[in-house]
Amino acid sequence: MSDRNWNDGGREVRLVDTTLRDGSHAMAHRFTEQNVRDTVRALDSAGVSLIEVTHGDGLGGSTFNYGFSLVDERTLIAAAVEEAHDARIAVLLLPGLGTVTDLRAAADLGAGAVRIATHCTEADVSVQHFAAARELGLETVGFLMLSHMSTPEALARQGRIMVDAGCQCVYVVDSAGALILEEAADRIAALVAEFGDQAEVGYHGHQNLSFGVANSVLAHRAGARQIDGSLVALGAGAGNSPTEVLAATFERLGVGTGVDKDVLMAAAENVVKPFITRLPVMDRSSIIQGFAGVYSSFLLHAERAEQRYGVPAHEILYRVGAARYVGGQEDMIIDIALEILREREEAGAADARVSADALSGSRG
Ligand SMILES: CC[C@H](O)CC(=O)C(=O)O
Ligand SMILES: [Mn+2]
Repeated sequence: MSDRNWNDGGREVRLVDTTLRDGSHAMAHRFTEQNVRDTVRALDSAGVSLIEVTHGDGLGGSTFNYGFSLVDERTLIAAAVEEAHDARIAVLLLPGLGTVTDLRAAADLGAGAVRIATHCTEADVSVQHFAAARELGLETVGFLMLSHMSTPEALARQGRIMVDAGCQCVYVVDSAGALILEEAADRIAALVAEFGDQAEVGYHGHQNLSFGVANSVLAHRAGARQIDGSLVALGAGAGNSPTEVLAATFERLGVGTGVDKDVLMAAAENVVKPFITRLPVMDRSSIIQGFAGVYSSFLLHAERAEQRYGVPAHEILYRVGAARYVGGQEDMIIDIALEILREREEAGAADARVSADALSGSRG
């Protein structure tokens, strides 16, 4: 029997909103307390039952490597809990960055769920965190990040580790927005087959190749019960599947989500859009992220490296994809920028030598 501990209220699929967590990447972690209060109030009134609020990289993510938060995440979590009447507030935790102590503090503030994220081949690092979360009485979700890097079978084996550790719903997380249609559906189907009714399966998409919503529909058809979105797509890379579009699409398909699409569209337009500092777009850099399989949250890091070293972000991201970097290797983006710079200087020096030789030959 599944030990799901959320009330589905007759929903066929649960839309989970991550505007205030994945969107933190796109906002360079600059959410204000007012942004959080207004967004949670709007999502809650639209009937969204799980709202994620944390630094983009999860509890403890406010660091030099990932970027400092404008407002302490505990203040933001407490504000979100205060505003949510029906919804549950979830936090993200990446083992090694966030600790069990951080998790206890979030639970004390009133968070009711934790989403524990690991690289898709490293579920074993989450075991103690799931145990702690269950002891705290939290709803538990597992995030297998960069899922495109694993086969469906390998992903199912990793999901099994999470479920055995106490995870109630395992997500196929398309961190790079790289999965195309059946590549997403096959991964969902493998997890559904592995867990039976022992746990649910979820899908988290990014729009880098524009498949977030289409993949979500196929994920639901393959058995996913929880689907992530962000208002106005606010999220890393080209953003997430827009929550308001997911709501409208599932309604058109006659799939019950329990949310009010009109309230969500108003929230996207009137609450979230006005505070967005950088709208998520499918531009050269984010398309390359989807194409080359790059962690979406690397986008701003690559753009900063472009500004600092004068090396185009999309070129950096291409190489990040070829090197198969995973989350936590943000600082190595600078190594790649310096490598490209060095190659350019060497090529420039070689060109200068050729010209000088040609000149002296013609005088010769
Ligand atoms: C750094 C955590 C990451 O943003 C989690 C996530 O949403 C993803 O991998 O897509
Ligand atoms: Mn994401």
